[in-house]
Amino acid sequence: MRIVDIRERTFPISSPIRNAYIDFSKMTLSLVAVVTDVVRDGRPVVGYGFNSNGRYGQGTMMRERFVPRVLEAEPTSLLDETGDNIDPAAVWAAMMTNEKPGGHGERSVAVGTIDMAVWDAVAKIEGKPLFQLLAERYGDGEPDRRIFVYAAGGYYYPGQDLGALQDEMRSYTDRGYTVVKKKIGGAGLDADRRRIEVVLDVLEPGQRLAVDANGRFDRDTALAYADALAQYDLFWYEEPGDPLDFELQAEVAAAYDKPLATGEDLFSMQDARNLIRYGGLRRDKDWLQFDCALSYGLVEYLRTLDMLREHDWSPRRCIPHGGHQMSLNIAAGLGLGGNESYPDLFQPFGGFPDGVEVAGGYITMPDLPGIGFEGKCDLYRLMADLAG
Ligand SMILES: O=C([O-])CC(=O)C(=O)O
Ligand SMILES: [Mg+2]
Repeated sequence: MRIVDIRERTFPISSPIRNAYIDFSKMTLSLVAVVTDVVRDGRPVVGYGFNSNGRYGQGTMMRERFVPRVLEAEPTSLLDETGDNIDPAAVWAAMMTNEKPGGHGERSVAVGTIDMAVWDAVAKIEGKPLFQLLAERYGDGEPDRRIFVYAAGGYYYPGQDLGALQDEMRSYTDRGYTVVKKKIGGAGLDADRRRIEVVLDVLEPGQRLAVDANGRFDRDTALAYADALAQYDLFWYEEPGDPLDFELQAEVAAAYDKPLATGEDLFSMQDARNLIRYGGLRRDKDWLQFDCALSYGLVEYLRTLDMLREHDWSPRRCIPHGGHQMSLNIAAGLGLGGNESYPDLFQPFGGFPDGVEVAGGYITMPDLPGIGFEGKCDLYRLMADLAG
């Protein structure tokens, strides 16, 4: 067997929303199809992947470096020991040929997107859901199909008033979510406190709010927010300062004894390790949001999980950023603490297979081969069109 083609196309996922750092008016992503010559149900197996919101399409890097390296590799060098399936780690190594360490930039997004498509193909060739394959290969064999998901939204957008913010949050809890997230840092502290309080007003007992500063704050502002936020029973305070400022993160952790979350903008095992070493995070209460679709894919995420274990961190502390089905599979197969979800944003890419409902803050993974994209009609239409 062999990979016969890798196709990619950039799609808009633009909207008028903004967080504390960027607006999404020109946001795009890359969709990738890895075409194999393996035939299942009379058709060639094709694996699909796309990158998470926030980092734009990666077509140039894919076309110039990563796709040619895979297609030019000796086909058998990309296979596992059975010779009947792709070895994702071998494809990863081919992509990373002649890439220096460090300075990860955004090549990790390009590689992570292709890696997602490779895993989708591998699980489809085995005829299993990816979460099942992961539980068998790397876990205890038994996936946990029930996954905690939270609703991310609460962006700033033109014309929004507090009533609209309350309606948005209520629409998430009406759909079965128990944790909702909103942005902070895009307005002043007083305005943000008002926004937090009106959201807390519409939450019922057992429902919680998380807040996300998107790395906007300097040290003093991060600490001033920590002080103000401590009075609320927040699910977490996310990304207070620059993602690579581990000292700031540690200072916030020392000042704020409630849960923190960060990691979506750390793109390698080594950066994640620096966070664990120097970020002052607490293994019993804080949350890690590394997103494989931005950070060299699942081949690298497996290394990150090994690193966490070496530092006595449980995979349960991971709730990845990004709201995609790849992380749902990793959560179910490898025992993560849950996954992000954007109920109304970044469609048709994010979300769950059709018919999957949130109940009491959890979804249950259906039985679909691969990552499960074929179960989401609007998304699969784009994918099938790319595969041709
Ligand atoms: O607004 C964004 O860039 C997305 C984000 O931080 C999140 O989902 O946590
Ligand atoms: Mg975030």
